Amino acid sequence: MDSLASAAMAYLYLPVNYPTLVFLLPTTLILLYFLSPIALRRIIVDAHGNCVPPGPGTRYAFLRKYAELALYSWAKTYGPLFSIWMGSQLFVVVSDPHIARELLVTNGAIFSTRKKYFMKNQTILNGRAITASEYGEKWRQHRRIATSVLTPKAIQGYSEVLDYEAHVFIRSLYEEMSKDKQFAVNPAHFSGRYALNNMLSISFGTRTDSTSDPLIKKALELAMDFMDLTGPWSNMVDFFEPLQWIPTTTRSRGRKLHDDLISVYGAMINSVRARMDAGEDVPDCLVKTLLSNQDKEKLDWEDLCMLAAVFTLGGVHSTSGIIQWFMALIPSNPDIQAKAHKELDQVIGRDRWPTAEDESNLPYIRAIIKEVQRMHAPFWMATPHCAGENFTYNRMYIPKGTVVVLNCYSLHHNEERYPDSFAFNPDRYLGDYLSCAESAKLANVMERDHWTFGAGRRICPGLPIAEQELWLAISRLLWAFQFEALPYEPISLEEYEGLSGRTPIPYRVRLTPRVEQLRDILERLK
Ligand code: HEM
Repeated sequence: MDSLASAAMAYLYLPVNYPTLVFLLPTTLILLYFLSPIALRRIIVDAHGNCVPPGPGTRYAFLRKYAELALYSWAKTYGPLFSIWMGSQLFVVVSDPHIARELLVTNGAIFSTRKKYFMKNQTILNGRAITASEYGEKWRQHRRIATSVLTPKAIQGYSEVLDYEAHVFIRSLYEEMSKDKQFAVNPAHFSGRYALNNMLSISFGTRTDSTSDPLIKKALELAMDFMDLTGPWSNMVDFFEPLQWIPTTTRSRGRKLHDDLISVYGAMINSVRARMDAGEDVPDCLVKTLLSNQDKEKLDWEDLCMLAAVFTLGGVHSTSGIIQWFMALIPSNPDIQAKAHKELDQVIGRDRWPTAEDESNLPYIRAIIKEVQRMHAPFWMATPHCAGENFTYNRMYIPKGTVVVLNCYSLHHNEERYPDSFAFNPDRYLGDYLSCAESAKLANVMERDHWTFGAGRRICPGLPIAEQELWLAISRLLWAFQFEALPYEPISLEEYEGLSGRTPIPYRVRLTPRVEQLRDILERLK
């Protein structure tokens, strides 16, 4: 021991080690000086001494799969408004309905812009497509044009198309399951085609005739790639600027996706233009509106392509995802299924299936759809907003440029609003007669149904059409079939695919026709 102590003393006091120490100490300090800004959280304080909201002490490079679980746990540790550093970018995460309303709705003029994400907003969308536009004139103009094709009157105009596509959807599932001895299907392709055909009608006044159409495959691939590359914190390149200057596979994927969107959707726009030039009666749709107003609105080619692309693929993946989550959930909830069938038999009977007009008379089916959206929102972090100005909330400072994330996972598991929140329980929505759009406007935010479509001035403009699509698909699926899981093929409700828009891991489900008249109804379709 003595010899150890004297060796240590000798080490410390030996003159030969002094230069080493003189070198090591400043080097360590310099390293710490340069590393701490990329490794440790930075505390920013406003002129009145208010700090940024609390949060983890270290910085992150990215958060990939299941990021919502990290947010859920941080919200429990740091509170309903916490902050997190991702490289050089500060994020503020909102996990409480009152704060969400206060920031995104009441102070919507401040919290409605978007961060210029390198991948999504600069490389892939080039600041366009509504979703990537900064809050301002261009965003207002594009959103106005887009919502002009989504007014209640315009949606009424699509009602026949939506009804028809829901019919094709059920029929294609029926035909597919008839090919399999077990009556088993993987619904992904069918729900994808249903949502895509609806969006193709609304965007281009067209549809695909066959499930094997290469356009379906291409459009679904582009949608998947888009969702994978544009998560709010999936790419390190978004938060470490030097990575943006060097060639990386992520950057190449982003550039390729940009080019693919222009070429695939550009070709479809040109085909609508050719039909219009030839004097054909092109149905009212987004692209017809865009082309008719291109000069007046001063829209360039990329504006047209990106608007049409994101409108279409944004509406496909999300709507199809919710239908897939519904079909994944229902087999493990036989009581809920039986209750839904009872309501359908009592209200609709078996000689016809539900239509858009039946919605208000089928409260339990409506409740199921709302509960699926709560349990399985496709975007757990919505699309992040960004602070356009400095703001202080409840003595917590949110500097201009902070990205504001709506933590839908925590909001949807708020025990005060949704008791036993991890249980699939449609009953919680019985007595809620409002549409999602109406619910989002409620003064009492604790009565709002869910946050699946975002909040404030950027709330999803496609909400009314998505609701209509979900209603027709899910009410008819329930009316037509009995759902069962296959033995030895468990369906995972925890795992999922996609870094932004989530869809279930591929699964198969057994469908058995529940109603004798189904075949006759399906055959009535031309
Ligand atoms: C179930 C289906 C859908 C879900 C869950 C969904 C969800 C969302 C969410 C969470 C946002 C971000 C809102 C925010 O920033 O606060 C959004 C924005 C958007 N959605 Fe949807 N959406 C769906 C369907 C659609 C459809 C069918 C369309 C087109 C008809 C569409 C077009 C858009 C556009 C253009 C934006 C950008 C809005 C903006 O930045 O101002 N979505 N959507």
